[in-house]
Parts: sequence; structure tokens; C-alpha cells
Amino acid sequence: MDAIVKNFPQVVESERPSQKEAEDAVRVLLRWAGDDPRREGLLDTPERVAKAYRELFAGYDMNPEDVLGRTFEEVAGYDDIVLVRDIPFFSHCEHHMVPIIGKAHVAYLPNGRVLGLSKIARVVEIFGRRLQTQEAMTAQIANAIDETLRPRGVAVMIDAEHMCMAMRGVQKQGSSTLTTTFTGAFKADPAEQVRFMSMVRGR
Ligand SMILES: Nc1nc2c(ncn2[C@@H]2O[C@H](COP(=O)(O)OP(=O)(O)OP(=O)(O)O)[C@@H](O)[C@H]2O)c(=O)[nH]1
Ligand SMILES: [Zn+2]
Repeated sequence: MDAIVKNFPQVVESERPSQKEAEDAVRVLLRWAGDDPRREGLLDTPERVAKAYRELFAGYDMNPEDVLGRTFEEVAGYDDIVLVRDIPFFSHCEHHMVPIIGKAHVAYLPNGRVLGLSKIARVVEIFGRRLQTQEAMTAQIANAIDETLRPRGVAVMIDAEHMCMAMRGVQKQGSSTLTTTFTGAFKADPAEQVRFMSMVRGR
């Protein structure tokens, strides 16, 4: 799990700002945007935003190892692809802190043990609820499953729209970005990659 921890230096708990400091920071941003935090409609907004941030960034307080630790072996020798596709997620880009909205497709080739299917979606949640680049998020999901389950291979594809490209800056709505990470047999064997792609695309 070293790679995952290294990719995400997290705030030391003792250095985490207080709720009051977070609310004050929101008041500064409200003034920066041009509004008056003292007007009635905005009085409770800093408190709501601080609370919303704890929810939107809850992934910093979650460890993928806790989720991936529970596995099952009684699967009648099943050893072919397990694919969970179209897992919706919201994340935030680390450059602008605005949403990334997309879907993740996650597959692995079991090596005697399988994961609870919901745990795959939970891992997507853990990494989604942090500040991200799409590339890092794709690699982190694949590496977390690879390092804890030790399957024969992992394939992850993320298809997402970046609001920092749609709502601001270059303002291109509707474009999507695709990223993939392959490990093990998926990395070594292009035929396995093709199988993954066609299962993701197949309807
Ligand atoms: N590779 C990658 N780039 C991202 C991601 N999310 C946002 N970006 C890009 O990060 C870049 C930051 O570029 P900068 O020039 O530093 O910032 P900026 O002036 O706000 O850039 P513009 O968005 O072009 O206005 C932009 O090109 C974004 O599109 C991501 O997940 N992966
Ligand atoms: Zn951005």
C-alpha cells in the first residue's frame, strides 16, 4: 500500500484546521466572489460548506485496505474476468477544485480469491472523494486492488467530464476524457485488454 500512501500525503490530524477556521476561509471566498457573507441568505453558508467539504472529501479519512481486506474463496474455481462497469462517481480536480463527473469500469482476473462487488465501487468512492487528476485516480484504483487482492491482473478505465474545462477556461462542454491502467495479465496480454474493452463497450 506504500505507493498509495506516497501518492496521497494527507494532512497530519493535529494540523487540520478547526471548523471555525474553515468557516472563516469560506467567508473570505464569498467576499472574493463579490458577495457579502453578512447578508441573511449567506449567514449559515460557511457552516454548510465546511460540512459539505467533509462529505465531498471524505475519502481522505478512508483507507482502501479496510474495504479490500474482506475476500471470498468459495467461487467454484471461477477464475475469469470480473468486471463492474458504469460505476458513477464525482470527484474534484486538484487544479481548480471543481467537479469531475464520470464513470469507472473496474475489472480483475481472480487468483483464487474474489472481492465483494460493492467493495469495488467503494474503492472508487474513496479515491473519488479526494482532490484528483483523472490519471492518478485511475492508477490508484488499479494499484489498491492489485496490492491488496493480488489478482492475476487489474484493468481500470475512467470516462469523465471535467467541469474546469466545461464551466470555465476553454469552456468545452460535453468532451470526455478516457484513461486506463492495466496491471498483470491485462498489461502483458493485449488480447486481455481487448476483451476488457469489448466487455465495457458491449451492451
Ligand atoms: N492531465 C490532467 N489535467 C487536468 C485534469 N483536470 C484538469 N486538468 C488540467 O490542468 C491544467 C491546468 O493548467 P494551468 O495552465 O495551470 O491552469 P489554467 O490557467 O486554469 O488552465 P486552463 O484550464 O487552460 O484555463 C488544465 O489544462 C486543465 O484542463 C486531470 O485530471 N488530468
Ligand atoms: Zn481543473
